[in-house]
Amino acid sequence: MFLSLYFLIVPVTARFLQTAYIDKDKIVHYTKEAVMRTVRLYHPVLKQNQDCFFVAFLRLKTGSAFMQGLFLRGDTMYYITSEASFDGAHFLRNYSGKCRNLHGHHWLVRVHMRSYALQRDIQTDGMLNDFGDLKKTLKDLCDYFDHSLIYEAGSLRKSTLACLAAEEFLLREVPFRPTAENLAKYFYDTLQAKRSEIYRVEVYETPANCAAYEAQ
Ligand SMILES: Nc1nc2c(c(=O)[nH]1)N=C([C@H](O)[C@H](O)COP(=O)(O)OP(=O)(O)OP(=O)(O)O)CN2
Repeated sequence: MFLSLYFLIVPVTARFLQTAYIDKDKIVHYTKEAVMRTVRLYHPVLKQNQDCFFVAFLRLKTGSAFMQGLFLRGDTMYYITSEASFDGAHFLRNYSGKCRNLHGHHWLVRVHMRSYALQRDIQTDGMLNDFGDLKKTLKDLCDYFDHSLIYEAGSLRKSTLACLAAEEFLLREVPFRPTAENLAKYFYDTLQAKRSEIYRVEVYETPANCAAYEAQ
């Protein structure tokens, strides 16, 4: 009873003190200071050397922004953005207009991340996510499409695909009509599975035309 009260009171109070952090494995740690401030608040006679006990038990796995928000919500958040681009051709099946023709774009993909807390690793201390790491993850995905023909599954005859393949053209089939909106969702879903702090992806077909997909 006494212990369960602690496990309820300490995280809730630490949340309001906003002195917790999340490590690279998405585990929330309540800092020694936060825990001890809370412990002293509720049990002023506890000695300093007992803090390890509480710190060890106050580790919560937080894979989602929801969990982070639940335990770390404050007035402020950190945001970072990174972008990469690729050249790719596409066409819109059943579109009445010039975009039904095979044509190319210099696609720009911009990724946004947010978090209530920063990392505390030696390498990534003070970072939401290492720019280098985010840049590489995004570049790998852009490279997959670079200088390819992005086409919707079923939108080209088998014989056409065979001819294009025989010419050794790079073909990238997608299970959706390759609009900027659908590509933004594709990039979001693929990247979000790797980095849960990603909440928005923008895809520019041209410098003037942009579609975005965002978590609500
Ligand atoms: N909401 C969307 N509308 C359109 C998309 C799309 O992905 N989402 N895509 C297209 C075509 O792919 C087309 O290439 C882009 O449209 P458009 O503005 O006509 O192209 P340009 O900017 O190159 O136009 P110019 O006037 O030739 O400069 C259509 N719509």
